[in-house]
Amino acid sequence: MPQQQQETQQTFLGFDLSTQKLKAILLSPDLNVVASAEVKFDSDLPEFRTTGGASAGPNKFEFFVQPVMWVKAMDIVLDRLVMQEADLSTVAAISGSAQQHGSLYWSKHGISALHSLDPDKFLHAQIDDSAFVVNRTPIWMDASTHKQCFEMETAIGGQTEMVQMTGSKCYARFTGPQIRKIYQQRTHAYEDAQRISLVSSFLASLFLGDVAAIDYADGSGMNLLDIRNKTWSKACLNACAPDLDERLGAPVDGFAVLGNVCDYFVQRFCFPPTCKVVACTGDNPSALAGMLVANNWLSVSLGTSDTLMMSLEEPPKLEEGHVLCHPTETHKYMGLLCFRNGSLVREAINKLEANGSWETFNELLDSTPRGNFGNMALHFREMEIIPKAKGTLRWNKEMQPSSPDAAKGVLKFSSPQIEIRALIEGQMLHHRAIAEDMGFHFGSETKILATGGASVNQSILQIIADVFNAPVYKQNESEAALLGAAYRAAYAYYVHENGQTESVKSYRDYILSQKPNQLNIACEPNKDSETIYAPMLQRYRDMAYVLESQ
Ligand SMILES: Nc1ncnc2c1ncn2[C@@H]1O[C@H](COP(=O)(O)OP(=O)(O)O)[C@@H](O)[C@H]1O
Ligand SMILES: O=C(CO)[C@@H](O)[C@H](O)COP(=O)(O)O
Repeated sequence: MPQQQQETQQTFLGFDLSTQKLKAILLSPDLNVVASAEVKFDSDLPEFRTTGGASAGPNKFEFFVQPVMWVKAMDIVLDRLVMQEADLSTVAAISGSAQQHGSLYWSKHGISALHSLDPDKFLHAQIDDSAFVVNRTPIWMDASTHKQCFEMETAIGGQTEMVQMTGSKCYARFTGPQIRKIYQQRTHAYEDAQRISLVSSFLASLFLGDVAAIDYADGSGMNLLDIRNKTWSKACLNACAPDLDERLGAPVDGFAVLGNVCDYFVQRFCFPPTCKVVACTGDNPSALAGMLVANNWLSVSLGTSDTLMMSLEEPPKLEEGHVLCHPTETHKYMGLLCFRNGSLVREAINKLEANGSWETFNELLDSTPRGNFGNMALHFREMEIIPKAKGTLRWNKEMQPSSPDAAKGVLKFSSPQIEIRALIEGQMLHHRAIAEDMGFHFGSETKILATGGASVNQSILQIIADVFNAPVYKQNESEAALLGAAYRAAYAYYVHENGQTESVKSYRDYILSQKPNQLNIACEPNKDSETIYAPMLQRYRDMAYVLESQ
């Protein structure tokens, strides 16, 4: 076949297995979207009875998913791609992104099922409950491991040592403390677990037909990886659970080609047998990869969680927040802040105050002035990550830290529009205050790039622009994590085909040489925004202090 014809037929497939959905995107050789599909867990797979993609566990702060739900979603999303006439015989490489921190515990039977997938059957008929020794697998929303966090930090010499080694102090949702909890509370299951995957490496495993390696960036969300040497830290492994390194396997670079797609996909979906499976990564690192922005940008993802991301030359010493290995630049790092009470809280208030209509929600939001007449609210419905606080607090303009009712605040504001503005301004002031505490300075050069489900909401973006006093941009596609997955597949394939020579372009240069990154301005901050919001940052701190002390 002439080379040009062969090249025009090479497409790249990306997946994003995030909290609420499994999404897929097929990109043409010049990286434009050819087909896309998604499966929403709550509505497409009601038999798993999830709310917002997860279920609450029997004990306080526990959240889980049945892994077979994700397998079933993969069966459906592939069928949906085929129904759109996506030609999967052209896929040169696949990669994926997934919600971070969740862990899956493979049984012996599960691994042999992976090795011998029968193309006549659905995946979920083969990778079923018996493929895992833990059927209610903990995900990032789980905040039940404070005891294990304390034990791990103590064992390696303290919180500072943990930050220095892994980029984060121990967080309850991080995989290391979660594995330790399984080891302590379900010792037999831990002993029977042949391998442990992150959600991202589980995704790669399905395509590989074998347990896939964990990549450095997502591995940084475990409190187990030495982020400078990019190896598992022996001290952290020992502090977590016995014989853990053999269960995790060696971590790999995010552009690692793990192998060819397994025969199941060749037979059932006509993938070429040479199709490469590239390491999958976490959804936040993948979003940074999909955004392709320079250092002075703050990336904001409004998915189920709200996250802030930035590229870092060196890992700063942080008390809070996370430093991860950079997903696309070998010697760099990424900073990450994750806020638990994001879209699900906005959705709940939308239901209460605007009958679930985003249009009404925005009309109400836009009908109130910046600063909301001094009314402000914090809605930490679930235990927030930073600060570790739970509860709802509403303050009107009279309320001061010394007020007799400051701890209780007011029960309700006088109108839906005030409620809605108080929620969104409170959320964004919270995010800005924590980012500043982490050392991020918002100057005249700062620009924000927004992505994720809620980034389609112009009124919310305007409040972000005003609170951060920076212009907010969007890409043409609103799902940077998904885009990043397919871009990473394309780049890894390019490097694989061209060898690691000096003439090989960097990730960013390669992707931009194929397709310009179109950034569209969504909102400019209003001129008076800093005068209004700078004093409200202190008010946020006073309110957060009240919730933290309760
Ligand atoms: N118009 C909108 N305004 C605000 N939020 C929205 C809007 N449309 C969708 N969302 C929010 O987007 C969230 C899902 O975002 P998404 O990025 O798909 O999540 P995830 O990747 O975590 O599964 C939903 O919880 C929903 O509240
Ligand atoms: O815990 C984190 C990051 O540390 C979360 O951001 C998860 O990675 C879930 O992502 P979304 O589904 O909200 O995008």
